[in-house]
Parts: sequence; C-alpha cells; structure tokens
Amino acid sequence: MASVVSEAAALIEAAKRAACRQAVAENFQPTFKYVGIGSGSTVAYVVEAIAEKGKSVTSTMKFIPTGSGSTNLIRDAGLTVLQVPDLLAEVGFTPGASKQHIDIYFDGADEVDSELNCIKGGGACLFQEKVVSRLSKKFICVADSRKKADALLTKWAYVPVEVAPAAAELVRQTLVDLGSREPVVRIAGPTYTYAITDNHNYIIDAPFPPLLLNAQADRIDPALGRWTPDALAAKIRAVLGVLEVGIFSGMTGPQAAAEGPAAEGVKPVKVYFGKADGGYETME
Ligand SMILES: O=C[C@H](O)[C@H](O)[C@H](O)COP(=O)(O)O
Repeated sequence: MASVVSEAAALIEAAKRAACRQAVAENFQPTFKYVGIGSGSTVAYVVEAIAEKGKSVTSTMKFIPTGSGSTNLIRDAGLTVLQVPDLLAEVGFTPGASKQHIDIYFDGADEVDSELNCIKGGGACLFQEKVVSRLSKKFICVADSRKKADALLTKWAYVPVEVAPAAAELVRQTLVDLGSREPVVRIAGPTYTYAITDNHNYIIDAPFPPLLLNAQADRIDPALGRWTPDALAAKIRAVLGVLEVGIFSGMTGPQAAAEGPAAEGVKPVKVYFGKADGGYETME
C-alpha cells in the first residue's frame, strides 16, 4: 500500500516539474530584471529550473517573493531576494506611470477555471501573491492537471479569506449570510491553534456552491450563494475585517489596459498543467 501511495505522489511531483520546466522554457528571458516567485510546492520547480541556468544568467536579476516560504526558496537556490517595499523604493514613483515593474510572475494555484480565474491560498499565502501579481507584466501559473476545472469550487472545496483576528467571527458570520456553508477559521496542523499568515492574520476557509464563470454574470443568485468569481471576490473584499480573498480573477492584458488601472485583474495570462506522464497542456 505504501509503495502505491508513494508512486502516486511521485507522479504528481513529475507532473508539477513538467509544467514548471515548460513554463520557464517558454517564458523566462535572460534579459529580465525582476522575477516574481509565488508560494507553494509547485513553484519550487520553477526556481529549480531558473537556478539551473547558472549565475551568468541569474546574477543580474532580483527575485520578488510572496511571503516567508518563497523568500527562503529563492535564497536557498542562491538567487537574490528583493522584497516588494524595496522593489518600489528601487524603481521610484512617477504619478500615473505603470506599476507593472516585475517582468514576470510564476506561481501555482489550488484550482483554475476555463476563464483562467484561480483559487489560491490553500497554503495561507494570498495577499502578498495578489500584490506581486498586480506589480507584474504577466502572471504565468503552474499546476498539475488535477487543478484544472470547468468552474471554480467544483474540485477545490473552499475560498480562503485572510482576515484580521479581531474581526474573524464577524467575517465568518457574514460569509454565511453570503451563502457559505460552515466557514471555519483555519487550524494550523497538529497544534490546534489558529493558522497565522505572513501578515499576522487568520484565514477563514469558506465553502460555497460551485462558482459561475464571469461570462455568466446574468445568472448570479445571492439567495442561492451562486456567484461569479469577480462578484464574490468583490463582495467578500468589502466585508469589514477582510484583508483579501483567494479568488484571482478580473481582466488582464489588452482588455484591462483599455479599461484603465482600476480594472486590472490578478489572474494568470497562461496556465501550464503538468501531466503524470511528464507531458503538459496549456490554457490561455
Ligand atoms: O497559499 C498558497 C498558494 O496560493 C499556492 O500557490 C497554492 O496553494 C498552490 O500550492 P501548491 O503548488 O503547493 O499546490
């Protein structure tokens, strides 16, 4: 039994590595100055593939992390860490100018729908990931094919929400009013204390019925808890005590540029799904 489990786990790791190696091969440029690195187990293979390029390529680059885990990942690979506040100090501020200073941002996801909207935060990182995504020219997502879904919350069970501890119960009750079934404050593993994020907050895991696609906004039904990713993200973000919500959606690319900065989304422009046989597929 143990060998069957370890064989399955090895196939999943092979799928993650396949996605990441292809994503780096197709999107990473030696001319990049700033590279965003997300959180979780999958993106570690992105860092591995970049580090393999050697110091002659990476020594002039700075890598922007999305929390303590990715800071350690970057540092352990011998790459240079630059935290977001230091990046913003380094590039300076010109009113009205683009804030997309990071050449590319690689990160994983817990679930991705057919519009490339994602659920993230299963590992308690979501707020700094949104900041780095917003500061990046493009977000390339890497995942194994189990994460691919027609709509969000069909495979993954809940929306992670980062909340101020003092307001956690108030937010939890409001999530029930929005249609969540039994949202819970996340517990940290075997210690039975609340999980604490890199920003010193709690995470509430809020199950909702499967989400619609953003293209199906005419079918939103608050009474049934039926939301699109954009609508649910906006609704939850507006609740007092919420720092951010782990739904990555909104407009990207030319569509966002046409609407202006306020319309900019944080979802990926392309997703690489690795397969157990070492192959991959993409969605964009
Ligand atoms: O909070 C964690 C992040 O959003 C991760 O990017 C996400 O959970 C995917 O993690 P993994 O690659 O370990 O499945």
